[in-house]
This record gives sequence, C-alpha cells and structure tokens, in this order.
Amino acid sequence: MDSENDSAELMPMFYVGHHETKRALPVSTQLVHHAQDLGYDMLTTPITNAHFHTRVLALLSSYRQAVSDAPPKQILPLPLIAALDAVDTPLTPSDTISQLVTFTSSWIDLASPDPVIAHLSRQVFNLEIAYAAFCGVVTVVVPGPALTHGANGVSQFARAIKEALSTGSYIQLHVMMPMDVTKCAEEKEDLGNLARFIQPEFVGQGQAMDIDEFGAWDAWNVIRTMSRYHSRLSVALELPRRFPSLALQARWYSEPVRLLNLPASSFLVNARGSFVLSKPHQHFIFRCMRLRSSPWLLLTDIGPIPGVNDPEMIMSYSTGHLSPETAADALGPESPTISTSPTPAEAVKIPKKSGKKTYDDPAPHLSYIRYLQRNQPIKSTLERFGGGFQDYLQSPLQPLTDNLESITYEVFEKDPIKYAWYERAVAQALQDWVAQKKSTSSDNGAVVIAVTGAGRGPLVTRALNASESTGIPVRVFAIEKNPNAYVLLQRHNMEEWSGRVTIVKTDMRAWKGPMLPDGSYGKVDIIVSELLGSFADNELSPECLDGVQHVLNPEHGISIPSSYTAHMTPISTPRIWSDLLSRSTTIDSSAFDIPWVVMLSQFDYLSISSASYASQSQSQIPKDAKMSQMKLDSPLIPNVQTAWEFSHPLPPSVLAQSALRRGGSAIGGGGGFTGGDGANEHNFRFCKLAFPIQDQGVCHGLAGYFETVLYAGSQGSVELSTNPVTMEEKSQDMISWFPIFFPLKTPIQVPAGSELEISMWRQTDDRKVWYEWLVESFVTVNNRRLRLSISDLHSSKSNGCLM
Ligand SMILES: C[S@@+](CC[C@H](N)C(=O)[O-])C[C@H]1O[C@@H](n2cnc3c(N)ncnc32)[C@H](O)[C@@H]1O
Repeated sequence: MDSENDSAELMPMFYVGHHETKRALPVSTQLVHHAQDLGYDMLTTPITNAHFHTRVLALLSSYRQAVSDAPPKQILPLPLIAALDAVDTPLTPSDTISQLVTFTSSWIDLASPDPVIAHLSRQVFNLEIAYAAFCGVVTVVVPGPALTHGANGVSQFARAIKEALSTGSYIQLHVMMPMDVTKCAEEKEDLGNLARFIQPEFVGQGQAMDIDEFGAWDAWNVIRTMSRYHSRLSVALELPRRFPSLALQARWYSEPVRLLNLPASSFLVNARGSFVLSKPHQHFIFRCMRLRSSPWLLLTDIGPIPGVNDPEMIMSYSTGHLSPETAADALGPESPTISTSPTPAEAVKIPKKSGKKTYDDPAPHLSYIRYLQRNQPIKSTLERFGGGFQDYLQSPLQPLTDNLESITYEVFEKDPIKYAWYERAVAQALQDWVAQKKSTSSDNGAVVIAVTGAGRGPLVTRALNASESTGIPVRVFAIEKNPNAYVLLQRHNMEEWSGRVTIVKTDMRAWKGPMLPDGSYGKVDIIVSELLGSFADNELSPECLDGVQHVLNPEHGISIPSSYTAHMTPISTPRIWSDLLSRSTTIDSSAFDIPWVVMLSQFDYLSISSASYASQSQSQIPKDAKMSQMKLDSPLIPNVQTAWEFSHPLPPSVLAQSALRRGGSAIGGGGGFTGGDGANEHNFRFCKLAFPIQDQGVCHGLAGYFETVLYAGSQGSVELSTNPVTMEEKSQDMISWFPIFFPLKTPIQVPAGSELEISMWRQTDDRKVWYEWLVESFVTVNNRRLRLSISDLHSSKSNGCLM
C-alpha cells in the first residue's frame, strides 16, 4: 500500500444517513440493505405513524367538543391517549433496529403554554420513548422545542427530556436544534401540528424570548444543564443554507453534536447543475469530523431512496469519485447574487449543459458527501501526533518527584521543532559569547555547558551539534537525577558522543559544579534545561534552576531558557466538564481541583481578540482555497493574557534572602504565608486578569499555555510557544506540550457584553507548589459594575508538585 493510501486510511470516516421527514414506506430490512447498496450507512424512521397522529388529533378534537358542550363550571379530566396499537407504529424489534435512527413526532408541542396541548404532547412523547426503548432502539432524535413559547417553554421541554433519559435507560437522545434560529427555514404549514390547536387565551403567553442568533444555542444550554450534562444527551444540529457568524459556529462546534442534519435546502447548485455545499459548510463539517466522537451526517428530504420501486434500475455505489467540475463550488449563499442562486427544487429545472453526456447519478447528494470524505484537509503535525488524545485528561507529569519511563522521553524526542530551536539558541549564545569576548569557566577557553535534567540526552546532542556548527569548543556536563536515564546517558556517551560528555547522576540542586583537578569545584557558563510544563512553571523549573544557579558563572553565566511566561484564557468545554463531573463522582472527588493536561479539541474560546471578532463577517476561507489545504483551527483568535513570568538567573540578592529565610532564623523573617520558612516565596505569583465576553456562553474553566525565550541575543530571539495566538509565528508544529486546563466545579453562565475576572495564585510552602484559581463574572449596567457570580476558590494543594 502506498503512503498516500496509508494517510487517506487514517482520515475520519463519514457515516451518512438518509432521512425523510415524511417517509412513505416503513423501513424494512430490505430497504436498509438497499440503502446500504447505494452507499448509505443508515436510515431513519418515525417511531409512530400517520394512523397514530390521526388518532391523537381525533382525541383532541372530541375533547375540545366535549369542553364546549359541557356546562360552564364543569371541569373535565384532561384527555388520555390509549396505549399504542400495532397499527400505530412501523417499528418492531428486529436485527436491524439498532441501525435505525428513529424520530419522535415533530407534530407535538412539549413546550406549549396550553395545558391540553402540553399534556397530549407529553403522553405522545412518553409512549414513543417507551416503545422505542422496548424495541431496542439505540438512537432517538427529538425535534427541539418551539422557541416562540419563551424561556418557560424551554424548561418544560427540558424537563420532558430529563424524564425520557430515565425511561429509556440505554437510548441516546439527540435533540434537533437549528444552528441559527434566525435563519431557520419557514416552518412548513403542517396542518396536523398540535401547536396550531392552541386555545386563543394561551397565544403569546409565556414571555417570548428575545430570539437572537444564539437563541437556539441558549435553549440547548438550558436543556443539557437541566439534565446535568447527561452522557446520553447530545445535539442533532440542523445546518442552514447560509451559515451564521463564526462565533456561533465555534460555539456549536464545542457542544456534543452527534448528528449533522443537512436538509436539501442547505445544498447549493453549481454551474454544472450539481448539488454542492458552500465553503463554510465544508469547513464546519471537516472540523467536526476531526473530533474524537465525530458526528454522523443526515441527508434530509433529498428525495426517496432511488430504485426502491424499480428493481430493474442499475444502481451505483457512491464512492465520491467525482469530476472536479461536478464537485466545484457554487456561488455561495453569502454572495450578493444570492437571490439568483437556485434552491435545489429550482435547480432540477435548470437544463444541463448540452453537448456533454451527463452521468446520471442516482444519489448526487450522497456522492458529493463521499467526495468531501475523500478530499478532507491533510492532517496538521499536531493532529498526526495527537490523534486519539483529543480531550483526553492527563495528570501533569512530575518529573522532579517521579522518574520518567524511556517511552515518555521517546515521545518528547519526536518533536520536530523543540530540539532544533534549542540547538539554534545554544549556537547563537556561543557565537555571542565569543563575539563579546567573555571569559569562560574552563582552563582551555572552552565554553562550559551543563544540560541540567538531561533525560536520555537529546539536548546534549544538540549542544554538541551547536559547538560543531559554530566551531566554538565546549565542555559538556549532563546532569540527571533519574537513575534509569543515567544508564542510557552513559551508553550514549560511549556510542555517540565519543566520551566527550561528563555524566553526573544527581539532583541538580545538590550538584557542586565541575570538579577541578585540585578537588575544588568550578563554574558553568551556560545552563541548558527543559523543565517546562504546559503552564510553564508547573513542573517546578523555577525551583530547580534556583537550586543549581550556585554553579553558574556569576559574571557572564546564562540560562537557556532565559525566561518563560504562563498564559490563559477562559473557555467553554461541555465535553471535558461532563467527563470531570463523572470522574468526580466515581474515581476522584478532587477532579475539579486538578489542573489537567489535555489536548483541547472540542471547546470554544469565550473571549475573542477584538480585531478578530470585528472581522468575523468577512469570509475566513479564501474563495480559491483547496479543500485539502483548509486549516481546521478555531476560526477566531482568542484573547489570551499573560499570567506571570520567571527569568533566570535570578539576582543574587533574591537567592541570598531565600537562603536567609531557610532554617527560620529571626533575621530570615516570620515564616511563609502558607507554611514553611518562606524560603521559596520569591517564586510565589499572583495575577488578576479581566476578559471581555462578547457572546453569551458558559465558562467551564481556563485554558493555560506558555511561551519561553530560550535565548535572546544579537541575532534576535529564539522562542517556543504553545499560546494559540503566537505558536504559529514562534514554533509552529511543536508537539511536546498540550495545553493545561483549570476546571470550574460549577460552570459560570456569562451574558453577552459581560466580563470575566480571573484570579490565579502560584502558592508554595517550601515543600510543594500548587495553584489556586477563582473566576468572577461582572456586567456593567448604567455605569455600575455588578457582580453576577463567583466560583469556588479552587486549589490543587492536595495534588501539588512536591519540591
Ligand atoms: C521534561 S524532561 C526533559 C528531558 C530532556 N532534556 C529532553 O528534552 O528530552 C526533564 C528531565 O529533568 C530531570 N529532572 C527534573 N528535575 C531534576 C532535578 N532537580 N535534578 C536533576 N534532574 C532533574 C527529569 O528526570 C527529566 O529527565
């Protein structure tokens, strides 16, 4: 198999279903197989049929009649729907039932302010859920609430969903929500919809919500919040013809979307007369398909399954092999000529270009989706490296207290950027050293380098390379406290480094420096270390480097890295939060007090850089962008702020004061704030940052990143970054670090135009280091700043990093 095929095989699979809102035929096993022969993976079916619908309408009508015939003060009991009859449903338990996506009735109105309509709707819904569960159905799609009834209606609907999750204890419930309620296709006049039979006194009752672009998302937020982020509850998202703002797209992307519903109206027709999707549709679908649980696609009302009534018809399997013209983009719906862009129904009437023989595709929409599947954007380095780790929570490494395994080092060493950048930094530092005519700590003019925390030695190799490439002689020491890695370092010294390196097995803080012939200890000119964690200082780089600074040449000595900064931004991530909730109730009650290392994937930034937010109406995807080249990062640039900085070496006076405090002498002060002598208190940090929130949302925690200056000299600075705003410019394709996530035990609802204030502390008691974090939400009304909510003060003290 060639490598192209190899990588194509690793691309996500698209599972595509065929859905008819009014399917004429019951879905038999034969029909399922027939659809599979065409290339569909699944079919949908309603749980009940028109017979049942008619029965309920008749019951409503006779009830209304009875009420109007009854004497004025007589109260009649609410109408009761008799149990389902065999003629009421096309479903029956069968071998193929688990392959069907079932739909509850769309003609009910669970959120109705009319108690009779609500009562009937609830009965229909409960009967359907119970029967589907009985039949062994796995997937049930529930049409979302009518938003016209306002907030009260949404909570009624949400309550019914919560009930259904306990009735059908194995069923996955997908609530069908429009991506953008303001761009919803006009509700088709459904004469049988119970909502039409609302009594006049209830019309307009229940404060209608001010429905803005985020209206449907807001309703979904109520539904999943009331069900406590239930793991069997997700969204079936209906994609509109014209896509909403990038902010709303990004929000839906962060939700548990398990079905993407593509009605016929979401397709455009290109110059060739073929059904295609706009660039924003393509981009959104491609992004969603990269999620750890990628959604299924439903093609809705694109016509019945072809060939069902025509056994003679020659069918072809939709492989996605389309000519470039057939799959070419259409004039997008965002084009000013939108009105001339035909709807699919209109397009059917467009004469095909004469002269060319047209290929009659029985399933053109499906063929196009398969084409997208074949032409997905190539994977980024990070995606190739991190595949399978998306949103997977890992406890941060503690390389100081734990001894890493060889395989962990091996993973670091695959980084295509980090080590190359270190080599550049060392080379530039050596060149500056010589150019500035600085004296060295050796007796022969060689610059003395110590790689402190050498691991299996990749930075040692890079330091030797830098010496060779610059022609500047060095003397190299490799310091490592992991006894197992020490063995490997010795082997490398014999086999790769020709014995040029002095290997010392010790904690760097206990190392006295290079031993001189007279038995005394010399100094080091450059300390090279990589002790950084996802939040810069969380693997105790500051404490380790303070502890080894005594060996550094006091006059000229430098540290690579010379500084590092921690960064953060508030995010919404329902997926990770619900994962933490179940952990906190099962395996780890402190799950919300741990900063987790995680390859953040299904999340949304809550605070966007003002320039990026302002320009979001302009299409971010160039018109001529090839599918395979599309970038699938978050489309908006977040507002990421710096929490604090550490730099090395420290001024000697700071270390001198720390030494005075250690041991608790009177002259060393009154002890630490949080215990101990306070000898590490110079590494205490605090920050309070304010983040503007543009759109309403829910904050589930803080995403943390870091930047580091390895070396800044005469040739500029060599930097690494995991900060999404700067990583592309500073160290694109670096894969060694995933972000860190500081969770909130109780998610904070944030209105549009509000502000989140984040307080973060790096605490220490001389024995360990931990973080504390607090989030507050504010809104300004009539020039008064009002606090809306405040989180718990979270603390990782019980899981702190031991010094
Ligand atoms: C993140 S790993 C980096 C390893 C290697 N430099 C690399 O880039 O692949 C950090 C290394 O520092 C070592 N280390 C951490 N604290 C140390 C200390 N106080 N003294 C000596 N080694 C230490 C760990 O055992 C580990 O091997």
